[in-house]
Amino acid sequence: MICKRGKKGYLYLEDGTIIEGCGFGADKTISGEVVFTTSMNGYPESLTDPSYRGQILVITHPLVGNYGIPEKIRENGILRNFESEEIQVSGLVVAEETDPYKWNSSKSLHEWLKSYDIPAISDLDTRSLVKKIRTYGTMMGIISSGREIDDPRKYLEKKYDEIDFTTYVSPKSPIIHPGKSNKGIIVLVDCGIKHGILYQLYLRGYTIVRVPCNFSADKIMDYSPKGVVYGNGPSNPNLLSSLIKNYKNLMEYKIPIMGICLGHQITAIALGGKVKKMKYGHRAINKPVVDLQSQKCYITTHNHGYGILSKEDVPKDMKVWFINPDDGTIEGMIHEKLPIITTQFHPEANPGPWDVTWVFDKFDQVIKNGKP
Ligand SMILES: NC(=O)CC[C@H](N)C(=O)O
Repeated sequence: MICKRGKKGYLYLEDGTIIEGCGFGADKTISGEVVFTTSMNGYPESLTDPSYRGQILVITHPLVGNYGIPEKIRENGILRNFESEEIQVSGLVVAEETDPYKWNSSKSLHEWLKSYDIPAISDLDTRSLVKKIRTYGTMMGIISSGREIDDPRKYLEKKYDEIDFTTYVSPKSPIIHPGKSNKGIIVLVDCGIKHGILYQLYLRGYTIVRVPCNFSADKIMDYSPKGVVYGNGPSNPNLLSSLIKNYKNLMEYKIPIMGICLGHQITAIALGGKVKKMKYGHRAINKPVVDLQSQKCYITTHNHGYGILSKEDVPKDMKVWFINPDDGTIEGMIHEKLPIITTQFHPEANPGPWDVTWVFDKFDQVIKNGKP
């Protein structure tokens, strides 16, 4: 095989499979949970989504890199074309890595990965790899770009499910994004949030205070917020016991809460529901969800490996709001009495489509009315 960057690359799976391809990005060997996304575009946003911490991402779309990587664009300190400041995936796997042809590309995917020390491999059969993951479930793996290794097991770290990755992506102290109007404060519990969430809250006029993942309920309430948003983030939600404890304490204040992705899962656990590991998760920008109130189907962005998998696992005080019609996963909930709403999918919808950003307007209403 002739490799464009003059180096080979390897993916070793937990079950002993060795896949050879070409290396690009950084020369490095690292372990991670191997997951796949069926998104056909939006790789700058996906690769910077902090919920991908600790994971090796396989993109099923065959050509990746065509439109390169743009310069960062910001509004009020909020990134508009990336989901966080840096690349978050541990490694990247694509069928074909291409050079960019686009007016606003400032660098190639290869150069960008290299600048963040992230290894990647290309020129392998991603279809058979994804079939394997779909058949046997998500596995741990090791990606090695530019180097062959004798004993891959040496590099295998703890299982993804056993590590709290939020400590790597949550801010150490509060960060404030002043609002456009004096509509009040929303506290955003930041366990690795996507900037798209910040932007949707900013568009609705709120001042946003991003607080560390382990911030206590009392400290959150010191800001006298109008509402609290629990955002997305990496890790097995069942590990995050202090976050769950703080959530329970916050509920005592009966403050409006919106849970997104990890926030939806934390809401479920705090209220006595069950969140379990999925076989291979939902990662895409074209997943359907049905709103059970209107019976409308929306196309949405997802990135989750855990979920509320059946109605029996929904907490008794919550009613189901959205479901995924493909596999029945619970995709959103509304509290029967308290002002709490959640979605498992991403209503900020980055990289898109924006069909469900109205969920933020719904939260605005919940704040105004003080009830769900
Ligand atoms: N995007 C997220 O918030 C992901 C939540 C959780 N880490 C999961 O994989 O299910």
